[in-house]
Amino acid sequence: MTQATGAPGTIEAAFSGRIGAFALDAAFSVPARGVTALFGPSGCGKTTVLRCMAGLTRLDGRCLVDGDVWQDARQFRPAHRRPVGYVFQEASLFPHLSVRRNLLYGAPLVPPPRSIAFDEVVRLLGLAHLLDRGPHHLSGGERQRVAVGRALLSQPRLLLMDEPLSALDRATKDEILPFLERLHGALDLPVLYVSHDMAEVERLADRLVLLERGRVLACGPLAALQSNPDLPLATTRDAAVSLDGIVESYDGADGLIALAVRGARFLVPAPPGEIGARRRLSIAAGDVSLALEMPRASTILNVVDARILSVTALRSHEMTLVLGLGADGAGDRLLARVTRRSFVQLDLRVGLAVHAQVKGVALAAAGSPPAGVSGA
Ligand SMILES: Nc1ncnc2c1ncn2[C@@H]1O[C@H](COP(=O)(O)OP(=O)(O)OP(=O)(O)O)[C@@H](O)[C@H]1O
Repeated sequence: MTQATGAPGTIEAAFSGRIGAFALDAAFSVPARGVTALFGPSGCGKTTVLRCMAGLTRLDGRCLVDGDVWQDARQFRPAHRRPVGYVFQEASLFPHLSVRRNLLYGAPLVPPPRSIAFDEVVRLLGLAHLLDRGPHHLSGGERQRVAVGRALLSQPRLLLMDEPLSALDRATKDEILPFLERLHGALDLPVLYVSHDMAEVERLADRLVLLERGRVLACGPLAALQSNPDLPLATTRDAAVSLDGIVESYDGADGLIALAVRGARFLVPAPPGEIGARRRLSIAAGDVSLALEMPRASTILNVVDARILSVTALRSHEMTLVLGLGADGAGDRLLARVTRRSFVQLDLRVGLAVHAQVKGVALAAAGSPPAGVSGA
């Protein structure tokens, strides 16, 4: 178990105990900034951990947020005294109050220093044109945006989001995700985000706490866990790795941006990107094939140098390879899925320099919210 020290700048949590037949024994320590996703299969304990953090469920353990003790062996701060914003699966807005009054419900009368301003929340979540409406006249996505806004205006020091998009259909999720991405960029507020949807996690999260059957399997930066062959993420059928890159150039004629990651440069179909802006790529293991010689003529745009760092047999006919980008293999990690036959025929092995042909490269994050609803 991680030893809690209560260091400023970190969130340290360790909870153990039983709820009915379920046993939780989960400990993790993450920076008190950015978005940390609690990820794992249904029933692994994600919501229980979040409820323990909020003080809504009481199990033995510790909870220290940015140097502040919320729970340890001697004390347990009750839920109403913990500065958390909690966003649930279903937005539970007050039906008789307007959006404006829902947003302000729970906001402190005297905002603390460095508080999140009403106008800022309205702008970030695109709520300006909805302020005088009642919740019955909102779409599911709009209701959830109001719920997020209300949580932010309670001036939390930690935002807890429990599958906030899971009750929404795909199109509505896609509509709301850019707003959440924008919040992440604009606000200096740590977020613990529960999800079992990796596509959502790839768009929003900086790091992962990976849970399985009430225990923490691993905790760390998203890409590091995705590319760790000892963890289940790397061996699922749709295994993929997220890479954070910097926009180097934009080719308007072909609609491609050049994105530099550690050890490689990828051309990605994307709208114009500001030079120097950060963008996240997602590359599926199944979209990466290997060649020992540089292909001379191919429709594949992205062929990058890499080295094989590890090899894991997956099923009887398939292998998962972890690649290090760059001629020396010291750059970012990538996963490649190859057949056992090709693996043997090419005599692939750890340490070998290869050319990784990447068939599908997509931006994990779309960037800006839909036009016309910015609320500006
Ligand atoms: N009040 C309760 N009484 C008994 N068992 C409970 C209670 N609350 C949760 N559990 C059990 O604890 C386990 C963990 O539940 P939890 O909701 O934390 O999982 P989860 O990972 O968030 O799942 P999901 O992704 O499906 O929401 C489950 O097996 C659940 O049935």
